[in-house]
Amino acid sequence: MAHVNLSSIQKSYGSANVIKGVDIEINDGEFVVFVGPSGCGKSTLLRMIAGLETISGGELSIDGNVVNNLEPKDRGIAMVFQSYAIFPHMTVGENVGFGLKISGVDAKETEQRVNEAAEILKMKHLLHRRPSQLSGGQRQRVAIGRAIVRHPKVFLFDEPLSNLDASLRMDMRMEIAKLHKQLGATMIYVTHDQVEAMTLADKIVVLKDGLVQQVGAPMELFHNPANRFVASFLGSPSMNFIPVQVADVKDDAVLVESDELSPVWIPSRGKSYTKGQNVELGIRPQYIEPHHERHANSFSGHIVLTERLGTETVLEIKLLNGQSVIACVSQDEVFDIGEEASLSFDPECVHIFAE
Ligand SMILES: Nc1ncnc2c1ncn2[C@@H]1O[C@H](COP(=O)(O)OP(=O)(O)OP(=O)(O)O)[C@@H](O)[C@H]1O
Repeated sequence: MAHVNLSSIQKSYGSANVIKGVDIEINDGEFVVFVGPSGCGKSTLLRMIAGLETISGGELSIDGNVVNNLEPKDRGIAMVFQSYAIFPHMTVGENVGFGLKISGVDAKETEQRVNEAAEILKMKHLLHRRPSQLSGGQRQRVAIGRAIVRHPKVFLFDEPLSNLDASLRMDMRMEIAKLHKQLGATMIYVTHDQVEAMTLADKIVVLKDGLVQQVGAPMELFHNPANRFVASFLGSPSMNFIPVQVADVKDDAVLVESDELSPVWIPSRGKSYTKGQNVELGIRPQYIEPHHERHANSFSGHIVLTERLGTETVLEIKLLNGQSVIACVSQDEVFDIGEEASLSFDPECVHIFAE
């Protein structure tokens, strides 16, 4: 296990500044997920921790030792790549033990560690197969096995599940979560998939344009997003953003209204607003309640799409101003396409974002 600290970390390629001063503290045994849209710099950050990219500024330390200039092999880390990077001409066992062999670990110890990893990953029966005889999920296990045998202080995963189909992704996600529990190791995981981030992480780091937007436990970020970007990135379907105007303010609440919404007080959660200010209400689809009859403090619209997913139904409702709003309702609630609906919400579950 290891403690990893990133302090004012920067990365430039020529004049392009792609990591712009990042501070992250990763505790012993923590599962930390870097998440963000394509190009936000999450892989670059991970590769700097691995030692595969130089660090342009700031300090990276593992267990209190600055490792900025240490070779990858001397950092006590092991990385699992999206591409698996396994050798087709070697058996699974040889692939898993390859890193140990080239580091000079003797054959007996290598065999013991390969068996130990195979046990953990439940792939003892695969050790003599060639990679071409394996499924995608099994290949990913080989890549993880290769990391396990090195007994690293820190595991680094770079989008390890991107090449797998949806159901296999879910299985492997659970496997990785179990592996973390079993090994208790520090793990840093990069993904652009917010579901992976929400389900795997002890701590999520949301990145955008080379800057940290927010760091916190998954549910903390879900319920208290620091800004509109974090709010829109986490949660599925995404949060709805509905433009309104501030009609009045008091100490702990703000009165908002629009052409489609009669005035309603919303908690201001320590932020200050001014009368007449244009803001957006952020309401998650799960907190929007559609009604067949007209309802107080609600938006009106008509249903344009219904998607039955089994236990819940996703509705798309077009408001009178033409904006689309998504609501998730229970399977028992039936709305027809074209039907008028009144959308109410609990003011306690609403976020306000200044434009
Ligand atoms: N070798 C390089 N030279 C110049 N620019 C680079 C280089 N590698 C990455 N970049 C740029 O750095 C930024 C961050 O890239 P990075 O691969 O870290 O993003 P990412 O968040 O991992 O994206 P993705 O999810 O698409 O992999 C991007 O704008 C990318 O174009």
